Amino acid sequence: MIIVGLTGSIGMGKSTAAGMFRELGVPVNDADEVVHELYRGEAVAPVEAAFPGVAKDGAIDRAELSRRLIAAPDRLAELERIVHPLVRAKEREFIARHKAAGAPFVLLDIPLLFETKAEERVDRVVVVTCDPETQRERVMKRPGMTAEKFAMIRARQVPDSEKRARADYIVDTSDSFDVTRQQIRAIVDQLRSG
Ligand SMILES: CC(C)(COP(=O)(O)OP(=O)(O)OC[C@H]1O[C@@H](n2cnc3c(N)ncnc32)[C@H](O)[C@@H]1O)[C@@H](O)C(=O)NCCC(=O)NCCS
Ligand SMILES: Nc1ncnc2c1ncn2[C@@H]1O[C@H](COP(=O)(O)OP(=O)(O)OP(=O)(O)O)[C@@H](O)[C@H]1O
Repeated sequence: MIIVGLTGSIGMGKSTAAGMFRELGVPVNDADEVVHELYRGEAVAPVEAAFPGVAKDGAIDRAELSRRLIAAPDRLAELERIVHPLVRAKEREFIARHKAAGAPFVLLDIPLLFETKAEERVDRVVVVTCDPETQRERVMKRPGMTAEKFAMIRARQVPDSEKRARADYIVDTSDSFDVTRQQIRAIVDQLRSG
């Protein structure tokens, strides 16, 4: 089974691209989604222990956690040390499950693929990109997004140009959804034909 990693900087269209792979029948494991699930389950206790007061009604309040991190950006690494091993464990379960089911390939949507050396765990890398103006526009439109939060996240991410240089396949989302979908179909066809 081929393991394909999907990555891209914030707002580049990675989640949209992942959804298009899913529509074509590709099993997708979304690391951000896994984090959000963990914040309603296994990660609640350890994160609350490190950041007292961020749990509300048995789940981590991500807006509150974000505020704490913006006030103390160096603590993001500490949060990652708690969360990333739990994310890895979920990823291993996902791979084992689809391998057993005989899937020809799976897609791991990993925002920090290069940053966390997840590159070593995948056979191919797909990088989702768009022009920087489109990126800023998309990101700043999101509810709860601030220039500080955007800057904090960007500072932690490998630059888009470097990601593109390290990709096996590039999906450019600056154009329409249809153009994006065509690029993804071409990648899936190539992967299915081995
Ligand atoms: C900071 C938190 C609370 C913000 O939550 P919020 O719901 O507002 O945003 P969301 O999780 O949807 O992330 C928004 C964007 O930022 C990116 N991002 C999130 N965490 C990080 C990080 N540590 N480094 C770089 N980019 C990150 C995401 O991939 C996504 O593209 C949350 O992202 C978090 O707990 N991050 C730490 C866990 C982590 O490293 N996740 C990355 C994937 S494993
Ligand atoms: N051709 C396109 N391909 C992908 N996304 C597009 C396209 N045109 C517009 N968009 C829009 O761009 C926005 C950003 O996309 P998306 O949420 O997939 O980004 P992301 O890279 O997953 O972001 P994050 O890293 O923050 O999770 C969405 O609102 C999406 O609808």
